[in-house]
Amino acid sequence: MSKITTARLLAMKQARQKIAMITAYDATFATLFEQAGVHAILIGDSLGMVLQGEDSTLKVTVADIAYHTRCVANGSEKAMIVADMPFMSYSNPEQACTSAAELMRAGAHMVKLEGGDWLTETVTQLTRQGIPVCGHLGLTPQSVHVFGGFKLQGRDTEQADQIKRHARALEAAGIQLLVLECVPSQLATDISQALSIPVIGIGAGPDTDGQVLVMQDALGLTSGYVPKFTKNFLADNGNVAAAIEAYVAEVADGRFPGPEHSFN
Ligand SMILES: Nc1nc(=O)c2c([nH]1)NC[C@@H]1CN(c3ccc(C(=O)N[C@@H](CCC(=O)O)C(=O)O)cc3)CN21
Ligand SMILES: CC(C)C(=O)C(=O)O
Ligand SMILES: [Mg+2]
Repeated sequence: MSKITTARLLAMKQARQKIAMITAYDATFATLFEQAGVHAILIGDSLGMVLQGEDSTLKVTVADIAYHTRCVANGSEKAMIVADMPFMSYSNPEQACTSAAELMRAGAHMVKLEGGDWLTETVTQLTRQGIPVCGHLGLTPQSVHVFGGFKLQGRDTEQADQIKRHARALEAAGIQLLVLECVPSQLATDISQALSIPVIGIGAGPDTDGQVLVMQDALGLTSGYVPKFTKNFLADNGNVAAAIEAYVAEVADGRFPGPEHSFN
């Protein structure tokens, strides 16, 4: 398979082929995951929790993400590599450009930002400088202390409409991909249909253009509380490669996520 570009992901949405994304933080897993067929690899700031053992993503730095992006990029030939911009590394357009530059130099193809229409100027600046941007709406874990926990977002009509408005504003500003986390399935369906760009869901039901999972959750390695939207693909699949092939296949044919992984 040739290199996966933003144009390819857009073509997949248009052809109703589901996009499978997963986090990875090192070369070994990056190689294995793309050989298993994942289209995009996210160097998530979830690494603050799953690698560093913190109880939120807030302590993660640009240097942390850059280090793991370099590790992933060295193990990857074809997947789209998306790097999370950490908490407070994009508080204005100039800081965002400096932070994103470090991640692109580390090997990212795209950077991901959490937040809504207040980021439109930042998205425009990054895009103008040649940096593709992925948005992230719904449960944005960097705002955990505003939300008062990792909670479902967009439950009432007013909140849902606000998320829709943010999604449209970010698309108009130039994002080429959007992650929607922990929102009711119907809201995710509406946004996926309303936008031309691909929407990748996590805890957002079956109708988005693709899915993303934290690799430790997909392999059943996460201890303590595991979010409802995750599934252990290793349990029935013998080895890591087969588990991730099953994840890609179940995303492709719509078996994952099921109602037990989604919010009404
Ligand atoms: N291992 C892991 N998996 C993740 O998906 C993940 C991380 N870490 N770290 C960064 C963020 C934090 N995330 C989380 C963490 C917890 C919930 C959670 O407990 N959700 C409840 C929803 C509760 C409600 O109904 O409001 C759930 O039951 O899934 C959701 C997202 C997603 N990200
Ligand atoms: C859960 C995904 C979307 C993420 O942002 C991360 O892994 O940090
Ligand atoms: Mg993240």
